[in-house]
Amino acid sequence: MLKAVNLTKAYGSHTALDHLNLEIQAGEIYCLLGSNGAGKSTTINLFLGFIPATSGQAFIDGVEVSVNNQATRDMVAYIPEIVNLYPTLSGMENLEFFSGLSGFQYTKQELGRFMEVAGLQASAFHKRVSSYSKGMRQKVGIAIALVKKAKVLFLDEPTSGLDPHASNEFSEIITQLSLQGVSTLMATHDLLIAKNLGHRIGIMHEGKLKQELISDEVSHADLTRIYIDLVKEKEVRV
Ligand SMILES: Nc1ncnc2c1ncn2[C@@H]1O[C@H](COP(=O)(O)OP(=O)(O)OP(=O)(O)O)[C@@H](O)[C@H]1O
Repeated sequence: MLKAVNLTKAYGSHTALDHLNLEIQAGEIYCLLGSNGAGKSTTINLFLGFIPATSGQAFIDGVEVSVNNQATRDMVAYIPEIVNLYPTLSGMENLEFFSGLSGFQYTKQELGRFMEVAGLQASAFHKRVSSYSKGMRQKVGIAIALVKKAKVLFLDEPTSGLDPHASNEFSEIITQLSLQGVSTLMATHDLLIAKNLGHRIGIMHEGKLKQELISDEVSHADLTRIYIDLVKEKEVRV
């Protein structure tokens, strides 16, 4: 569903992403770990077509992002740390607006059903987004992904700053979507979420994908050790 072939992004002499090769299957949840500046957001931005690659290719469901960015954007949804919504509109009005932008028309009842699946309480549907918590905004973000029938979710640090309950609820929804065949690429600093939610984990460092792990095959303690050892390489060299 997602494929990167020698995907590279350079800013002048600085290589933010260095020959990334990655494949993510339908329904797979892949978590990218890495310290600040490792290249996680760059990877997501390249798949979204927000920035052009210096070399290499990114594909979504076989379509090359740089060749047909409209087609690839139609297949995906992006949920950043803070979901960007219109604060003076209600959650429902935002959902209605974004589903219209994606070319889908739904009844209010259908939109309400998407909100429920995304985990938003019905009592919040018609409240202004300016009064929403971060977790509630993310639920609207998920509802937007549902209305556009996204095949792929890109999540950039979605659980940072969420309380444990909200973070757990978020993980459950992503797991449900994965069971329906939705692929997820998630950048996170949270090793526990990566271990518990991800099927596979990629550890990045200084623009390179250094190691890939299968979550079920690694304990949280081992993951922590492997991660720290990789990140420490930098300190030893400096
Ligand atoms: N527009 C830009 N111009 C120059 N350098 C950039 C630009 N965007 C990102 N970079 C650099 O690319 C590298 C990778 O950044 P990126 O945002 O992908 O890291 P990250 O792993 O997502 O980090 P974080 O965990 O802090 O979000 C960093 O060194 C960053 O400074």
